[in-house]
Amino acid sequence: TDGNKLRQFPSPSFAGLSSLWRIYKNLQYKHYLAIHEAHKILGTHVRIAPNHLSISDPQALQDIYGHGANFLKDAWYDGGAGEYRHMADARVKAEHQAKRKLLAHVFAPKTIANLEPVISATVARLLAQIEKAADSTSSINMRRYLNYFTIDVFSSILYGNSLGCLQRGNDMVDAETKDGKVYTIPFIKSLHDAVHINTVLGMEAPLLPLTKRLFSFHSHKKAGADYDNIIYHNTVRRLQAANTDCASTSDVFSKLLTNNKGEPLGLCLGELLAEGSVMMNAGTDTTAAALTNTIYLLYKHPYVLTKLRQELDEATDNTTIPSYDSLSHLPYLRACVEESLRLRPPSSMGLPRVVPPGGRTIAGKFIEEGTTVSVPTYTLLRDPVAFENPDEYNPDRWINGDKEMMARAHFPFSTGPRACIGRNISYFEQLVVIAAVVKGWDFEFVEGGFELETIERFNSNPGEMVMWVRRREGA
Ligand code: HEM
Repeated sequence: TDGNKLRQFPSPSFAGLSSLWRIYKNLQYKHYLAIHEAHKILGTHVRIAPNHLSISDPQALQDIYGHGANFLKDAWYDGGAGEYRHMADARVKAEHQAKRKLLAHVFAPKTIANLEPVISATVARLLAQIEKAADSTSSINMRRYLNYFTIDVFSSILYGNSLGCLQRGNDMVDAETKDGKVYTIPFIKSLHDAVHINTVLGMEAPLLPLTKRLFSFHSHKKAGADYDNIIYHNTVRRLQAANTDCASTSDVFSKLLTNNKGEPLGLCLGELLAEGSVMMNAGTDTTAAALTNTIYLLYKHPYVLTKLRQELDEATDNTTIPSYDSLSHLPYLRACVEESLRLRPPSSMGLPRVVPPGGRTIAGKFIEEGTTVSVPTYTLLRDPVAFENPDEYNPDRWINGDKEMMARAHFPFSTGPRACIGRNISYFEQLVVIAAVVKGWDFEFVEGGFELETIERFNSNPGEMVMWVRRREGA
């Protein structure tokens, strides 16, 4: 094809010849690391597939993702797209804007204060399970329980009905086929398997019409159907509730049914399913990773933990679940969370965009139209110029460091018109959970010298994290 235009740029191994290099790295769950190593050796502009340039430079963030840049999402997003597009995989600008406008106000900082009761009640259920583990001196897999937490929170926010994972202590939830057969299936594995195969197949997007059919019998595609059936079940139930008038009018789903004047929006079932699907995905998996990573880093760094506890003990009273208001202005708590998002970004993979007609200069180099470009999130978040000793977990850098310089390279939620719509909710969840857990509980990794694994499918999912827990002395 026209891949020759990228010949001037260096590439690792055979990446310039075939996307099989990326696909292979992704199948090993370590795509982000392979790209990171490549940038270390080859510099800022690296060709990671025949028509894909990865650019690790703060300027490239604005050039590619910034407001006004007008780079559209790449065909990679077709890999996971169903019959109807949702907010995250809509590639046409006008279509995306219409979807985003529908929900933007729901996720604004002002409105999310309304979510406090749901979030607090779910934190209480999380703490009850931690307490149970402490009392019975059994270990607890915090990675799983933090994921149950985000699933319960988001199903409550979206459907007005918690999927109840925390109370059951598992993620077995109801799914439903289009002909009404209800069955039970694990939420997390269904989502992870589906995301992984879609990520891989999207990396050779021109072949999607073929590979989507070829792999339709693959177990991971079946998992995708299970995940869709979970969404279908909850959507149908929620619609039934709407018809009998006993539904909540404050959940996010209600905002997809009517506008603020109560007039129907007329979305069809396929569109309701698509938006529910992306929210139960993006709204649960990333925040679960962020929470797990932060708990891991805090209990790995006793000095940081002690300092955070000092701040929390001074600023909050002895209620078990601190209010968001009492936490939102605490600089060190926020720094601990920010530094975790930097060091172990839940979304590490460069997000692919297409260079618009006419070509563009990106971070000082002219790139021809039609080229796929991305900024490697993991790599830029470890930029040694922006972040001194970038491999260190050092929350203090967010207090004493060069904030302006760091802000130019810090983008765990992406940036510009396609940046994360859920970041305020996510910070809300993270601050309250981290504060409540750290205040009350001492943890110890069951395995000596434990290192938390990163398993990158699309998101960077943390591996299992099994811990002993005791009530904190004096708490
Ligand atoms: C720590 C937690 C989170 C991280 C690190 C994160 C990260 C991201 C990133 C990097 C993007 C850009 C994706 C792309 O360009 O393809 C994104 C988009 C998105 N996120 Fe999040 N996210 C988080 C939490 C959430 C939550 C709680 C929600 C719940 C609603 C959410 C919903 C979305 C949606 C709908 C988009 C697509 C936005 C658009 O294209 O307009 N995310 N997120």
